[in-house]
Amino acid sequence: MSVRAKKHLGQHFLKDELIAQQIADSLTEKGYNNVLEIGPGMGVLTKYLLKKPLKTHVIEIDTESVEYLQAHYLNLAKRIISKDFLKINIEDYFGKEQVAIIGNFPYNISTQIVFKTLENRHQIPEFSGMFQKEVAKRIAETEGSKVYGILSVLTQAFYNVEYLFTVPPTVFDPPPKVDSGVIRLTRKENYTLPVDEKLFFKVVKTAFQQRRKTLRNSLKTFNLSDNLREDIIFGQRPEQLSVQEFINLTSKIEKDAS
Ligand SMILES: C[S@@+](CC[C@H](N)C(=O)[O-])C[C@H]1O[C@@H](n2cnc3c(N)ncnc32)[C@H](O)[C@@H]1O
Repeated sequence: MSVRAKKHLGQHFLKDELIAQQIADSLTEKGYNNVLEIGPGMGVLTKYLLKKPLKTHVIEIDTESVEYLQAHYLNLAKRIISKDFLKINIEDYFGKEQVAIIGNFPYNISTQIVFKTLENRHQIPEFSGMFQKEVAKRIAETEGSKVYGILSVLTQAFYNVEYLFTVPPTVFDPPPKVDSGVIRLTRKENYTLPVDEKLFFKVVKTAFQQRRKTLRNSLKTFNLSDNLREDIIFGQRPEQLSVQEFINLTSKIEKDAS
C-alpha cells in the first residue's frame, strides 16, 4: 500500500534515500529538542529524523498519508498532527519550547510556511528544507540580485540563510517541472530589531511592490518630510539596499514621524 499523489496538496514524493538523509542531516541539532516535519507524506525523511536524539513530530494535512504513517511508524503515532500547518497555533503543541522545522515542503504553500516561521521566530531556532529552486534562491540571495526581494530581506533580518544543494526533478514521484533547492535558516543570536518591527515589514513590502521605482517614489505613502526625501538613500531602488540598510531606512522613517 502506498499513498496516491494528490496534485492539489503539492505531493511529490522523494524516491532518493540519500537526499532524504542529507536533508535530515542538515539540522545542526543545536538549541532545541523538538523537530516538526511539515508534510511527511509516506515518511521518507521522517525515518532519518527518528534516528536522531530529538523528539520528532510531524504535521500532515492528507488523511491518507496520516493513515499510512500510523500503520508504518508505530513509534511516531502519538506525535502525528493531522492538521494544516498554516492553521495551527504552534504554542498549542509545543508550549514555550523551541522547535526546529524541516520538510520537503509542498510548493504551493512554501512561501506561506516561511512567513509563518518568521511570525513564530521566537520559537523556531532553525528551519531546513526543500523548496522550488527559484524560491530557495529568492530567500538566500543578497542585494543586487534580480530575485532579491521581500522574502530575502524579511528572512535574512532574523536568520542566517545557507543555500545547501540543488535537487533534480528525477528523484521525485511524480517529478515536478522544475529543480528544487535545499536551504537552512539559522536564527540570529539577536533576532529583535532595533526599530519598530511592524514598520520594518511595512517599509520592505511597500518598497518592493514597486521595485523599479526609487524609494522616494515608492514610499510616498509614509508622508516623509522634505528633509528626509533628500536623503541619499531615497534615491535608490529597493534591490540595491542590504538588510542592514533597510533597518537604517526604517529607523530614519521612524524618527522622521516622531
Ligand atoms: C512535496 S510532498 C513531500 C512528502 C514527503 N515528505 C516526501 O519527501 O516524500 C509535500 C507534503 O506536504 C503535505 N501538505 C500539503 N499541504 C500541507 C499543509 N497545509 N499542512 C501540512 N502538510 C501539508 C502533502 O500532503 C505532502 O505529503
